[in-house]
Amino acid sequence: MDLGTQKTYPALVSKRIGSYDVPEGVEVRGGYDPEFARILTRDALQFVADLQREFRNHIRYAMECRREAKRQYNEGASPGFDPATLYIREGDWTCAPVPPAVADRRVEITGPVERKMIINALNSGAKVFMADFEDALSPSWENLMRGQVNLKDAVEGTITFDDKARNRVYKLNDQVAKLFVRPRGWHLPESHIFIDGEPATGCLVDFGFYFYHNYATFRKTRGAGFGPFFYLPKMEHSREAKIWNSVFERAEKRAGIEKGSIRATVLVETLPAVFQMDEILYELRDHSVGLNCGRWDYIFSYVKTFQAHPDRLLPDRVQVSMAQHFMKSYSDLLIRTCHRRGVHAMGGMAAQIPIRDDPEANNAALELVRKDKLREVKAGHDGTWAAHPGLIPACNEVFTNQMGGAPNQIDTTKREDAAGLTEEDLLQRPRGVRTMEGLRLNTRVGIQYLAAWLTGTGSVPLYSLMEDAATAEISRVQNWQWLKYGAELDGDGTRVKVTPCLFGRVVEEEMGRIEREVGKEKFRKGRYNEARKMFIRQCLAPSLDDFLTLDAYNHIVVHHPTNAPSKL
Ligand SMILES: CC(=O)SCCNC(=O)CCNC(=O)[C@H](O)C(C)(C)COP(=O)(O)OP(=O)(O)OC[C@H]1O[C@@H](n2cnc3c(N)ncnc32)[C@H](O)[C@@H]1OP(=O)(O)O
Ligand SMILES: O=CC(=O)O
Ligand SMILES: [Mg+2]
Repeated sequence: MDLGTQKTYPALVSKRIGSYDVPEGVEVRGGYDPEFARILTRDALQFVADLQREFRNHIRYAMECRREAKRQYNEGASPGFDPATLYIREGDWTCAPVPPAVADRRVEITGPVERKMIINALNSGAKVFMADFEDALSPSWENLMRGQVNLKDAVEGTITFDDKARNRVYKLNDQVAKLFVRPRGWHLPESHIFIDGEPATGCLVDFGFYFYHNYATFRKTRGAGFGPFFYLPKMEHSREAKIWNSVFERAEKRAGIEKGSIRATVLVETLPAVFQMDEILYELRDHSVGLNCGRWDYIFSYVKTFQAHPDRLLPDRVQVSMAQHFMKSYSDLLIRTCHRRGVHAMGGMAAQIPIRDDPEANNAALELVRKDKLREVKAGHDGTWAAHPGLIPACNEVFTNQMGGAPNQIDTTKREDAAGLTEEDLLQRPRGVRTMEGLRLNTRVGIQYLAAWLTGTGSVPLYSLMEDAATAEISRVQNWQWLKYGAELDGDGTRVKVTPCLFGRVVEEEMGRIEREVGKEKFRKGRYNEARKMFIRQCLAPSLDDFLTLDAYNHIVVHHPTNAPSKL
């Protein structure tokens, strides 16, 4: 995306009720709120602006390299191990020792930076809570700034939430999970903050404000001298990890804290990154606490990377499980790589969530989660993700049964057998069939997710599964791929080809089903039609959009003192 050409809605003048005190070259175009002014202080804005100025050319170059790699994949190349960095892969080095505060990460809960959910997650009994500015959050100005306020209150221990309707006040327990924060990916702009006439980089805004306001309290009260802790998403190459490492060093220096205080786990969730795991850890070796299998974005990335390879069409989304050889190989190599370098190999997210009104279906869902977690712990993962507090006891039990009293398996499960995994293993074509129901489900889920995202909700329960930006991406790119290459729906006996005409019919029928399911009133008030148009455009685009959320972001940017057509 051209950072200088962010679209906004036409201006409607509204009354200005206050303004932020900004340093030279910084413009805050997001609405004023006295609560947000606690975050958007002059000094904090200066800190973010300094990061932006120091790293913007590095980021621009990294994004150019992504475009160049895409060009090569589109001309028939495949990602693979880089011969130039063989010395790193074969070298005998380790990452800095794991801080004691995060040695045991057997269950990590994730969720958006919403006030009530933050309290629930920190109180949930999980070892870690990953507070998400990324896949689980729609990055409206309101959500982002409110999220920063919520995290500041959480780190200070003062966070409360008054649920008046239920007459319940939420507050923190004495024992809470360790907090990790996931900023957005490198590709997303923050169009409510301009620095030297350009939108800021989204992840530097998320990282910068959180670090600036919380590092001192966090280290004193939560990190036992370490921290803050982060998760880093969607990287494609170690040069991007190198930028993060420099950002961390810069922040540590500015704060006057020891190098290596900040720690981060990198999500390996793009296909190119699986060939860069050693290199990523190497760049971050003073700041690393491991890697995580971000399996949903990884599947999305498989389609994206091979968008010009019609011989690599995916089967139905539900069939691309961890049992596929390329997925199993990815998890095995990640464990081997992390344990060889002395850090955690975290498992990923099972998409099942509790099903409240159907005990039988609920048991079946829980069983699937258990099975998935058992696979992870037996393979050697040191911990896993849970999408919902109701899943924590099962995940905990599975990991504890296998690991006993040990906090992790870093030294006990080396997985040397995975050393021989090849490019072929990691790229092996997924097996399975495509069905009309697959096309319908992608469409139904994709449109409903987008409609929720446009109204400010970034993770939603749909058909008893957790859906977020990563899982929704799979629906979008799978439809795009099937349409682009006229895939045959061969799994249900229909043997029809996916064409724009068939897709148009499916969209209309699924819109009817959505309206029946959510009810006329919610449907009328929601942004379903806008989501439908957006989804159709993206699925039929001649060349694949890089990210669902880049296009959709243009629809949620609201500049002050202008108002968007619909308020978030
Ligand atoms: C691919 C990836 O990147 S995965 C990581 C990103 N995705 C996520 O983090 C998804 C996290 N999960 C969620 O957002 C939610 O669980 C959803 C949207 C899937 C379902 O949420 P809901 O429909 O609200 O669930 P439900 O009604 O069962 O919630 C029951 C209670 O659990 C709480 N809860 C549910 N999920 C979470 C969570 N992840 N963290 C904290 N609390 C939670 C709810 O706030 C609610 O609390 P209350 O009883 O005090 O009101
Ligand atoms: O971020 C996690 C994923 O699976 O994607
Ligand atoms: Mg992801």
